[in-house]
Amino acid sequence: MDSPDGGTHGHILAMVVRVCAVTAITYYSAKWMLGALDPNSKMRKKAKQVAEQQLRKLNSSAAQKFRTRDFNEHEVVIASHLVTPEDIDVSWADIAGLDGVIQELRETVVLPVRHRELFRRSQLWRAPKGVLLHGPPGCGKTLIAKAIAKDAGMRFINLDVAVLTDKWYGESQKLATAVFTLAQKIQPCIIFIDEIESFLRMRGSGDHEATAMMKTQFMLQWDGLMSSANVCVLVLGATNRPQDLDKAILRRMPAQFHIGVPHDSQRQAILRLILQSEQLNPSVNLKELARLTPGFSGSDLRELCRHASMYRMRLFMRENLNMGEGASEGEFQWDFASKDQSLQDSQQLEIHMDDLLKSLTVMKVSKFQAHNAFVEKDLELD
Ligand SMILES: Nc1ncnc2c1ncn2[C@@H]1O[C@H](COP(=O)(O)OP(=O)(O)OP(=O)(O)O)[C@@H](O)[C@H]1O
Repeated sequence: MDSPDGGTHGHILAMVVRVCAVTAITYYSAKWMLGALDPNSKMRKKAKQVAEQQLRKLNSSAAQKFRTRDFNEHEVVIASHLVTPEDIDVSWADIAGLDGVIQELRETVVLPVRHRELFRRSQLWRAPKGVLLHGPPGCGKTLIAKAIAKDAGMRFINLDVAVLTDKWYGESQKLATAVFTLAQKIQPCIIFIDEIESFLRMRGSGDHEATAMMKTQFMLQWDGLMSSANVCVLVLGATNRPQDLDKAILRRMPAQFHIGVPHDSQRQAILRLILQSEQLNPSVNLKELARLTPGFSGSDLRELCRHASMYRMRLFMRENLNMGEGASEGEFQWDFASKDQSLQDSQQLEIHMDDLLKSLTVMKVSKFQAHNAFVEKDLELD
């Protein structure tokens, strides 16, 4: 028979177990619900994974080893936008026609970073903490930003402004701070802000209160950077609309470079670079093509060559694979093994001057139509 004492103890024990179980279930349910309700939790998880991957890459090449726990949760979100110099796929050799600007940028920014010890001897020699690249779209600003980071061996934070405008009040300010604290931890580092005018345009009454506070925080952090002599962090901005930038921002970017629409000989150099590994027919005259393309950006020239090359490829397919009307894909497979010829060697794939001229006509028409649509839209708005 059980003693009355034994029964009471049993009851108490069962009660304690029940209370513990209910507490544990409540705790984990609440945690799960909070996680499910927080729209940022998934983003943070993903950011953490990417950041860990990036830090591993950083560790494989750097003497200093970084661990995820060295960074707070906001720095981890920013670290997911980190690019190591080894991963940057652009070097100066990929940029044509901009030798003068490149020379100046190398002397102003790259050398003081690469030879920090030497350049520390004078305050006046140090690399600027803010550099602005301005000019029309498609003329090489992003290419230049990446090539600077690669040449100077700097880590590159490609700042996605959308990440900073987090809708949870207060987070934006913490993320703005994290951009700078992370950059300092992993220096030498470039904070690259493309279309900087859309982020830091004239601060005005139109700004939401949280956005205005985030911008103020960003500026405060930037000021802190300017006053720390031994910190090797550079804010590099790119814009098509420098006139929209606040004067206070322009002051923080003392080094400014205009990357304009390429002129005749620059276009020729860009065309040569784009077509350097393509098969060209002797009819191709790059000087003439450059003469015929005033107002074209580097990006337009690339598109022009792509169209011409695709046109040639389609012609080749039609002639060799007999892909006529009603042909099904399977019937006309190109059998490399049975042909004594490879695609690479085929003269039929050579780009002709005619292909480039045809492509030019098509592009001029579509540019003209786009311009007209733009003007019509403007008139409608008036
Ligand atoms: N000087 C150049 N030399 C070689 N390629 C160029 C040059 N300028 C532009 N390009 C080509 O145009 C593409 C777009 O250039 P990029 O993104 O650097 O322009 P951007 O000035 O940053 O434009 P956006 O203001 O629209 O961001 C490049 O990927 C490259 O293919």
